[in-house]
Amino acid sequence: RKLKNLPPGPHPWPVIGNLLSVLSPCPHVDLARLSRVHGPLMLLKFGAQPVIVASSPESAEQILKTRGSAMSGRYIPHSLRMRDHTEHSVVWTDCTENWKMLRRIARTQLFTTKMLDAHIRVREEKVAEMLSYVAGKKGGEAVKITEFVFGTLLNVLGHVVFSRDVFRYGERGDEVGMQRLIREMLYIAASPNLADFYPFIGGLDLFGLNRACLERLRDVTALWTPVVKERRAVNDHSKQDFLQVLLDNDFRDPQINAIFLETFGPGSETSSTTIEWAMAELIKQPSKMAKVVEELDREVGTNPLKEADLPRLQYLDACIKETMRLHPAAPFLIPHRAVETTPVMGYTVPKDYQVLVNAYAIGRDPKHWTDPDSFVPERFLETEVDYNGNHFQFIPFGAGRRMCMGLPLASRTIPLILGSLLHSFKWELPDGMEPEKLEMNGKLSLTLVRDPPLVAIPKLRM
Ligand code: HEM
Repeated sequence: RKLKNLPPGPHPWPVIGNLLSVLSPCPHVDLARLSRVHGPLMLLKFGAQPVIVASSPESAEQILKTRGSAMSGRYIPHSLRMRDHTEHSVVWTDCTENWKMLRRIARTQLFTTKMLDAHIRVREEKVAEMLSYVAGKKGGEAVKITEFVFGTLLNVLGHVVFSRDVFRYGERGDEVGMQRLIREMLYIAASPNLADFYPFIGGLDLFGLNRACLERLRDVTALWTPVVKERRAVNDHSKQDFLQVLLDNDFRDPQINAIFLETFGPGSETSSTTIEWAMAELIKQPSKMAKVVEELDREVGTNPLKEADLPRLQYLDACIKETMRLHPAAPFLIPHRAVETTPVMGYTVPKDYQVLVNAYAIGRDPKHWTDPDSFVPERFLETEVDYNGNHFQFIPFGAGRRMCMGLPLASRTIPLILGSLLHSFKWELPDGMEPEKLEMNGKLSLTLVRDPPLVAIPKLRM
């Protein structure tokens, strides 16, 4: 280690290395704890795979910005190594010419204000449908928040992508269609895979995880193939959606499939889990809930919440930021990889080492946040700190060249859905549970989800 000037880290055991630290349900918490002993830049071994972990705003800035180009590769989990897909992927390729072209199109044509504004009305309609679904529940019936929020997000994304719904209320969300396929893919991709720990067995797909992902990919692609075919055939240019932009730019089917999957996949689960955590935090603290509801009543009155109202809802915005600080949907961002050997904070990070940035540890770093483990939305009313990638103590969307592409959409849909659920309903816990008894346990699947999921009883307010 001394010879190569590698970062410090816990002693790796023979064969398993430091695997025990990552096989727990909350590796982000375990690695945050280890970083207090070994420092903000650590080296661990997940089996035979060396992994660098950055756990402070300073080390994150080095990885994502100062040395951003050298650290911009991706480590692709073996279960997701699907040749036809990864070749056209934005999420999983290194910063190739193709990736640059896709990001440019996303920035200049897909996630633009004009494109997002074109769908305001339809987003508001999708949220209204969600509210009527919840209002239609029998009095006193408890609902699982993610089930219908995830479906609503898929419909919002469905309209942005190809102007169609992809989810029907009333179907059990975890059993049908795109919701099931995307969830299963995320679940399989997040399952511990020996091939990631011992790369020399990678090609064998011993537990069939790669095959299982490929099957889901084929099934989910089949859901939109007829829509793409029909649009190509009619040659109708009236629609303002991603599909039209991609067809106008001569994209081929495999490229379209990759972009659709990487809109529905990262776009739904991350936003849905953020809304669920925010509701749980607010239900647990009735005084904060009262403040956010008071703001909604004052600014929106008895009308349905509109996107145009959002800039006035500063406390709601602060609640969402505080939720993302405490429960970042992607606590390790998406795994990076060093594409060349690079000096970082006085150490050497060798080429091809996997690099994780622990956004969870950073959001709770006591050097940068007072009372870091408490839910205090007020702190975001008094600071300029934002999730735009310029403040490394708060990076739920990442920062630098691989920063989240969907932020402009997420920053509209999350407050619209959360605000509407809080404005229209009063939420109570089942079986008369006291709010302060609500547990705030999470587990890391591909995203940081609540465990168990939040179940609550809606009571109509207006
Ligand atoms: C709460 C909502 C969301 C959160 C917290 C989130 C978070 C993130 C994070 C942490 C990254 C990786 C940054 C890195 O590795 O350096 C990322 C990348 C990405 N996100 Fe999001 N995201 C959200 C919503 C969305 C939405 C709505 C979409 C699309 C509709 C989206 C599409 C993407 C894509 C395509 C990438 C890959 C970018 C690249 O590798 O170049 N995300 N997101």
